[in-house]
Amino acid sequence: MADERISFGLFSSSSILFLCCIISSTFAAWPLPYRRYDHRPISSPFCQAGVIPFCPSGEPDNSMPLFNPTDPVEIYALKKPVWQFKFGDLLGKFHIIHDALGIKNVKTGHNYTMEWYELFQLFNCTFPHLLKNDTLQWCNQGATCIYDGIEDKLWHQNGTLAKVATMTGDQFNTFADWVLKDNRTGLFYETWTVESEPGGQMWFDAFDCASWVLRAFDQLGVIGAKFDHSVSLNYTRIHLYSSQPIYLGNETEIFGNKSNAALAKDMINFYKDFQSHVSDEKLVLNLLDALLYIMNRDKFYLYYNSAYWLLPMKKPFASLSYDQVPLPGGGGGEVYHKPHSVWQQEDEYWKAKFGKL
Ligand SMILES: CCCCCCCCCCCCCC(=O)OC[C@@H](O)COP(=O)(O)OC[C@@H](O)CO
Repeated sequence: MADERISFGLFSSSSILFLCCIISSTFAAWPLPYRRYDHRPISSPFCQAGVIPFCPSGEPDNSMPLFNPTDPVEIYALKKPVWQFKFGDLLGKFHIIHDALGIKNVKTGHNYTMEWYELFQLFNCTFPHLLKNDTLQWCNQGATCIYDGIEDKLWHQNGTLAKVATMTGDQFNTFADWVLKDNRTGLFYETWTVESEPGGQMWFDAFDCASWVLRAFDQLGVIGAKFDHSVSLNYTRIHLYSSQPIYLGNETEIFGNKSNAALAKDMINFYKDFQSHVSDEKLVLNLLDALLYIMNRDKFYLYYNSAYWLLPMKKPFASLSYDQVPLPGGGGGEVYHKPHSVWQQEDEYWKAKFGKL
């Protein structure tokens, strides 16, 4: 009797856990909210920048310039093909575009470039490294970089340098506060936008250079920047299409639990086809090769919010888009876009200070 009680106990607890996984992924609020953290972890020494170091001429960590409150300030949208420094306009032809902001203090003449991107390059944020002990190592942090000057030629030659807004120095200083808070909490790059079908239910939203600019524009709108709505801007997304994602667990739950050995093995097999240890020249081909490879897969293991999800892939499997997103406060009257990621404890602050969200 006792054995039956124990076996029943084991059966019931594992089935309850399995049911919880199914229920939680069935009734999750989609798109799954991007997880924010209260501090940035030190990256593994295994992770190396590779092609270019992150933010080589940037302001000191977690610091922002501050302006005189009455200084007039101009905001510019900056766009250029990803990896233009190595491949020129090649990726621009696929509309694979990097986004950034230019800040001009009209009174002092101080200019700054601000951008959010990977600490260790795009491929390292899209796929993990497969280590010798058959575990996976992610090098997927992203961060904000702000540095002196705006290299007009760099952005003009194959991309965009367009004035989009004006604001005061006081408003810029409030924006600077947001930039630092956003940088301390939004830590991990997410390449993929995952949806049920083109234009369908979004399961996971990307968190990349483009989404940072869109979040920044939202906050500049909240703070009171005046946008020029005659400027039309498009943004790159790479999409995966799947049925509802299935939650698999975090690193420890999958790779540290013998009962998940088959799943861990299958994930290793999946990721070993997406290893980027190739020369930089081959990297673009590797990326595009990987994209083509994905087109014929019926499943995809996604890493989101530091946990793994199974995507039951479906046609058209993947696509690239370059769609227009209006600037805040435009499009016929004061229709306001709630900021993409105003986190809870900030709501009251913003409401008190700006009376809206
Ligand atoms: C199979 C997977 C990939 C398929 C093809 C790639 C699709 C990429 C879609 C996302 C767009 C990426 C936009 C972005 O986040 O860019 C950030 C960074 O990769 C840009 O790097 P960069 O070297 O071109 O520019 C950084 C430079 O401005 C730093 O000062």
